[in-house]
Amino acid sequence: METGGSSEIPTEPKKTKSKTARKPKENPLKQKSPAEFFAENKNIAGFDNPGKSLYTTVRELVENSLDSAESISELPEVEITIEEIGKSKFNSMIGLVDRERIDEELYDDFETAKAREKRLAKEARTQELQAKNAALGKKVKEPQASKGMKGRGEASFYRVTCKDNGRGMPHDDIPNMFGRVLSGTKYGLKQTRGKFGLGAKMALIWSKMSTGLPIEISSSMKGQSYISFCRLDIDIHRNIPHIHLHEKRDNKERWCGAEIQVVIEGNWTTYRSKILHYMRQMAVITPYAQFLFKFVSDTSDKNVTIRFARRTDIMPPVPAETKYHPSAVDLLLIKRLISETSKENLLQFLQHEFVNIGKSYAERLIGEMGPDFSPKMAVKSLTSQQIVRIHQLFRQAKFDDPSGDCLSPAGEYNLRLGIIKELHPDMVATYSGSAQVFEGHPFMVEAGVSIGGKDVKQGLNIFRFANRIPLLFEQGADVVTRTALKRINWNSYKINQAQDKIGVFVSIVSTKIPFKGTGKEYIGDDISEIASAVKSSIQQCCIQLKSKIVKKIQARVQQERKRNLSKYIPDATGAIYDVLREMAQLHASKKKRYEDEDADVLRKVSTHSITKQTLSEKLAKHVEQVDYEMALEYATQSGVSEEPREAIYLQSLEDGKNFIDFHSPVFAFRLYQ
Ligand SMILES: Nc1ncnc2c1ncn2[C@@H]1O[C@H](COP(=O)(O)OP(=O)(O)OP(=O)(O)O)[C@@H](O)[C@H]1O
Repeated sequence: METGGSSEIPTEPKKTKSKTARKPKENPLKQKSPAEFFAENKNIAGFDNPGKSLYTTVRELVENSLDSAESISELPEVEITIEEIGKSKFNSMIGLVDRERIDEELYDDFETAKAREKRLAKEARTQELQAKNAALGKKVKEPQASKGMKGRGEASFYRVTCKDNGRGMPHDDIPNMFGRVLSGTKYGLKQTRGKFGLGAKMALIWSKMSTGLPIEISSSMKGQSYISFCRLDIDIHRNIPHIHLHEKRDNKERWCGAEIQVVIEGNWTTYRSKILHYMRQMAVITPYAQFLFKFVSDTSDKNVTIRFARRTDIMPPVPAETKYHPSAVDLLLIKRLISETSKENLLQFLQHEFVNIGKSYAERLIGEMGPDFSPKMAVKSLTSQQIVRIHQLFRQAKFDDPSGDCLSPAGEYNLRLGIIKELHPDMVATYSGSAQVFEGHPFMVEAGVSIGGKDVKQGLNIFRFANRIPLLFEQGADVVTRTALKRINWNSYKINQAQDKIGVFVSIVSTKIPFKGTGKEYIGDDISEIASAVKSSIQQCCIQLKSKIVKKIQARVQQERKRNLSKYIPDATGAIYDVLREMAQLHASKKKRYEDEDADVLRKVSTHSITKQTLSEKLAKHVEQVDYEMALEYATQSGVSEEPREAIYLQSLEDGKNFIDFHSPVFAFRLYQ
């Protein structure tokens, strides 16, 4: 704002002929490497701040370990350790001499003695309140690190180590796997947790940005007599690995797997609960894995050790690599497939490089392409126009949907196991949908809905999983949350959305999960195929629950009726007995005559063989009998016939196996010979 100016409406700005008038500056053309791009935009990969970066580093390493063990059908064993590194230790690690502060006022967190006193008093009050709440069993909010303190505070450093029993990595590939952004082995069409070839490199980029320290990788593959050891960082500008040490070491114990270690800045205090939540939910959706989680600190009272034991040794089938569906390809992809194919002619190419194109269908498609196409023509000789024609036909022609055979859903059994373990509900229903398709990629949705349970809040408690990864952030925008909140009429299933404790578990698997962003935090609500599959899976669970809830309500009504009837027995018998006694007196005094059965009853009243007590007993027995008959009638009418029957599958006894698995959607038995 100008000072001393008038309040008049400003006129056109004067064109000053100043010497300092700026000429629009031409921006020179620059290029950026992918590593530079992600270093500058690390939030899109889940590295928003130190706390979140610690969380994302843990999950990227854990997910790589699980992918790796599962790829060789090994029951995963993953050890994850976060070791807190104090400032002095960190400085000595990097060879920096600790320096005392001299000019205190220079520092951002400087506070006067008075301000410090005030802050400490406030902190003490908060702590006292928290202790009180904890004693009363109320939920205690996690204390926020240095909240009351002015300034950015000291950085905290952590060594994150993740060890697994997976496939390991080929010695020569390790530098590129960890030191070149957008390189990985999971780019094909296969259901894997990893996809982008980014996660481990982001952990390294963050370590380079925050501590300057390299990443260390030890790995050995099955049967290898050596352990590959590699210490490297990344040349951000060139996006290439910068190797410090890469050598083969003795593998006396014939260890097989990988161990990754990285030192980063983080914030355990603020992300502790998220990290533990993530581990717990990962254990829920991966009950066949064993996790050992450790947090190690200098102050041992902060230490945490949690072992998530394996609860089943039945693994979902290993996801299979599949081929593209014709409706899922674009021009670029067709060109790439043509350049990479080993097939010579167009017919073989169509038949073998895509799913759902058989030989005769390929011939029909070629016939439809026009006169300049023939089955025998060399596929590599196709012109750009001809490729466009193929693409156009792919978009218009009818193809069967891809099958879900290549997918590996968690399975209703695992989902149910997880829900029961996590929530201890009163009721649970699970449902596994059949494979569906979105943009040519098969996907499957499984859901579980539970009612009641331990430590479950009232209302909706949503748990989301994608390709068996727990999703903990961006809940509000996710397709599962939106569907559960807005598109399910809970009332119509006799579920009270506000008051019941409802657990909603949804697991989506696909060869391509349409995550929003590379951080894999949520699936948008804009893909109608996925949104409607999520809705119908939740509804299917609700339908199962409704019949259970209705039965419960009916049982309660019946119990209440019995209770009500029983309540009136003393009054009713009292009244009847009084009337009978009066009648008996009239009969005895001959004031009124009663005949036959009536006279017989009145005589029994007079001789006390019918008393108030006997009447009451008879009536109670009758109520009991009526209630039993009604319950029986109800069970024969609805109970048995409504209970869903579930198929059990028997697996063949393959060579080398001495057990047979019985699989049902809700349980599995393993019988040993
Ligand atoms: N623990 C491990 N065991 C075996 N191979 C591993 C391990 N960790 C990483 N790799 C290899 O390194 C590659 C790169 O891993 P990175 O985490 O960068 O990407 P990604 O897992 O492929 O994809 P995303 O970025 O989606 O996680 C992986 O594709 C895998 O081949």
